[in-house]
Amino acid sequence: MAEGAVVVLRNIIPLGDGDRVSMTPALWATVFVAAVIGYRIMLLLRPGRWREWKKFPRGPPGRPLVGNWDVFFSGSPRQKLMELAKQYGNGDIVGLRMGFRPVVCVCSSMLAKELLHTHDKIFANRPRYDFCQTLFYGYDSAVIFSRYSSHLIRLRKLFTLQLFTPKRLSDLQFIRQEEMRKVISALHRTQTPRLAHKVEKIVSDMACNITVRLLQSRAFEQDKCSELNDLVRKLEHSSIPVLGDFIPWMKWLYFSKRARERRIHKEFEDVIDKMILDRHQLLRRCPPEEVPTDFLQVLLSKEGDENPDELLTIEEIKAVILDIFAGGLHTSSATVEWAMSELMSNPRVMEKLRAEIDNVKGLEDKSTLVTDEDVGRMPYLEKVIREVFRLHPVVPLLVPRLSTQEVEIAGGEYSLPQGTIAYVNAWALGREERTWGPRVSEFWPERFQEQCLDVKGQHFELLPFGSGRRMCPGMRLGLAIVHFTVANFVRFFEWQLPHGRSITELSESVGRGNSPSTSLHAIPIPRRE
Ligand code: HEM
Repeated sequence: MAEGAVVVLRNIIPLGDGDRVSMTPALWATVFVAAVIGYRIMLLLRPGRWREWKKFPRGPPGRPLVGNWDVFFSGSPRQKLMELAKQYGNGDIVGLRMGFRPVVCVCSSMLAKELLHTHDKIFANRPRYDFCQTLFYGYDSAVIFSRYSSHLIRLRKLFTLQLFTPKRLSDLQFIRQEEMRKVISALHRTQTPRLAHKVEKIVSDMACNITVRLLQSRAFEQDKCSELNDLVRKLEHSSIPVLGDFIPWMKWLYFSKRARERRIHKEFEDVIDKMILDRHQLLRRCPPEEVPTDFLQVLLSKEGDENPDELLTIEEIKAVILDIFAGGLHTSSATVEWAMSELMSNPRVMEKLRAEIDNVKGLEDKSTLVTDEDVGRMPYLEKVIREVFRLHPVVPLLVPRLSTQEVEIAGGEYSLPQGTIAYVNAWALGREERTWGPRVSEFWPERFQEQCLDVKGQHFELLPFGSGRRMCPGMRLGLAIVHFTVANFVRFFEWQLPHGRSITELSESVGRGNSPSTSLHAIPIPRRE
């Protein structure tokens, strides 16, 4: 190889007199890069590959080597991708390239259904990114970024059939109620002087307390939840792919990112280890019937399970706990923040919702909380929350999928090669005029009187929790927290903006998450003492 390279170089580069070529490190690097690029181009141009790419959805030309990397790191990828789909794919789809990998983003309900329903099995995998190995517990232990396997199916069943069953969530409703009471009392205490509160922080701390109590039956000591929330934010910021995930020889550039990820992982592991250690000590002290049958106990009972199909290693148990923190905390709090922002900018909707809540709870009853049972009797609240999810899905591009074989979609118009990374733009689905009519950007819950669409993954026009084999397994808990929190915030407080502030136009923060660009600060004025 080296001899050949020298001969080739001799013909291309004037090397001067003499027979000896001194291969400096720079020259070696050039030869190496040229060889890798040449090899990849050969692969792409193989006859089979060419056939696959001929029907690949159209998109903007990519830059050499990095492809369309800039699209995903532009201010608002969800919006950019929607515009590109309109420009190149009839509003349905856009085809891109990241490094050497084919990527598509689907922006219409018709194609979302094809990917997540018709070809769900083919798209049930996740792309393999290096941060899964360092931040999470690898590509095979946990849920969110894991490969689709029998192990993953088992873990997902654990979520839906054992941890988040309707019965368990209903039996444990008292935890949400106690935490909500604490929040209401704390907000009442801050009335003189009247202070503005950061709504997202109140809710994310409350969601953390609820989640921790669901897991281990007791709350963390003070401030620990704020620390955990900060840690989850760091985890979210680091859970992004880098060029090295698409161009393998660039991996070494990211050694400092990997080191930062390992530090974040270690901090999480310390929190989880402490929870497990405390439980082991409790098990040693107390008779088994006195140990709570909470999520942690359900998970730890799998460690020594005699049935090999149920058995989990301690690493896998920790990975599931990390998934619960990573998937559950900020999604619920960001949704509540959007709901409160929309209600405050739409006083008509706020008043109509409050009238419904007062009507269900009665005006005499001044102190009891809105419960899950009450929520079931509030159709307008349901419409308000659906409208929030339509306009502001907090995971706007869902979590990417990876195809395991070549597949044709849109009646054979497009062909996606094996190994295509597929995004579904839930944000764009909520703005499809074909579904929602011309008033797509208006916050108008009444639209759901005519549109019988819900958010549970069966209607591909509205997918805040995804759909199919990889749909969010924490949806029941997420929905319970969002409905319950919004209803009680509206019941107990009038919400005002601090003096001189206004919500003129709600805009999203840049990047791939989705929360308001300016955090909502609001003053809660008690409606009942
Ligand atoms: C409002 C609240 C929530 C929203 C909007 C939300 C949204 C999502 C979305 C869009 C996905 C990707 C689905 C797909 O690829 O099709 C997802 C996956 C996931 N969510 Fe949620 N989520 C919420 C709450 C929760 C909660 C409370 C938990 C757990 C405690 C949770 C745990 C997970 C997990 C483990 C996954 C990965 C599933 C898989 O890859 O198989 N989520 N979520």
